[in-house]
Amino acid sequence: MIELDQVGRSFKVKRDVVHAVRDLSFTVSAGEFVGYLGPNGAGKSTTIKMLCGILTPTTGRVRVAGLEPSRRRTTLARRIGVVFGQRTTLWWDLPLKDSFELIRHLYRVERRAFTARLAELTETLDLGAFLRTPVRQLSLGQRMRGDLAAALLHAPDVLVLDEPTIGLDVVSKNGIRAFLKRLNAERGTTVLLTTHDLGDIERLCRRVMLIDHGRLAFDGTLDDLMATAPEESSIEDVVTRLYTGG
Ligand SMILES: Nc1ncnc2c1ncn2[C@@H]1O[C@H](COP(=O)(O)OP(=O)(O)OP(=O)(O)O)[C@@H](O)[C@H]1O
Repeated sequence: MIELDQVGRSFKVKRDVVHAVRDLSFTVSAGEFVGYLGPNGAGKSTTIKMLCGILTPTTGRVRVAGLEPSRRRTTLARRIGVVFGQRTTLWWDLPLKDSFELIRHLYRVERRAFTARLAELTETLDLGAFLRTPVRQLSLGQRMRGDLAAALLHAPDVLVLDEPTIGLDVVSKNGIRAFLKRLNAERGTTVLLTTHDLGDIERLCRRVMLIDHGRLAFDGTLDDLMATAPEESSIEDVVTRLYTGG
């Protein structure tokens, strides 16, 4: 479903070149739920932007759902959903429901399918109480649930999440985690999750990929990851060791 083959992406900054991603290769199969970890500046967002076609790789090859994202962005948009936790894709001054209606038009979702999907998402994400509230008046937790619904209205095969639980209280986080778990288990949606919250990883991801300085530093199951450290280590200990090269 997601394939990266020797992908690199660099940026020119004045006279310097920043290598955000280097020689990155991995495959995520349909139905997997994969955590994508790495310290600040490791190259996670750059990878995600290449997956949705916002950025073109400098070298190598990216495929999502068999498509080259930077060339087939519009076609790919129908197959992929993306949530950037730090930025909303909703219309700030519009009621949530109107944002969804605009998205229906943008993605050309057929009316009947849209109504059924929205009813299901309203129930599972508990949106009913604030569907008519302008997005700017929503709490962060409500807005994040709205953003998740917006990313899923067109029933994508792949969901890419960049810090979807950032700033949320423990109850909101658990609600979103339960929703994502069900989405993956029941609909088979492939999920790539970037987060600094290791609780998200522990509760959701069987497989973890860790990127550091733009390179893949670990790719395996959560159990394999834990086995890289002495017994009794917490996931925080394990990840700290990997981030600090210990
Ligand atoms: N548009 C850009 N121009 C120049 N440098 C960039 C650009 N985008 C990213 N970078 C650099 O590329 C590197 C990787 O950044 P990226 O945002 O992918 O990291 P990240 O793993 O998502 O970090 P964080 O966890 O802090 O969000 C950093 O050194 C960053 O400064």
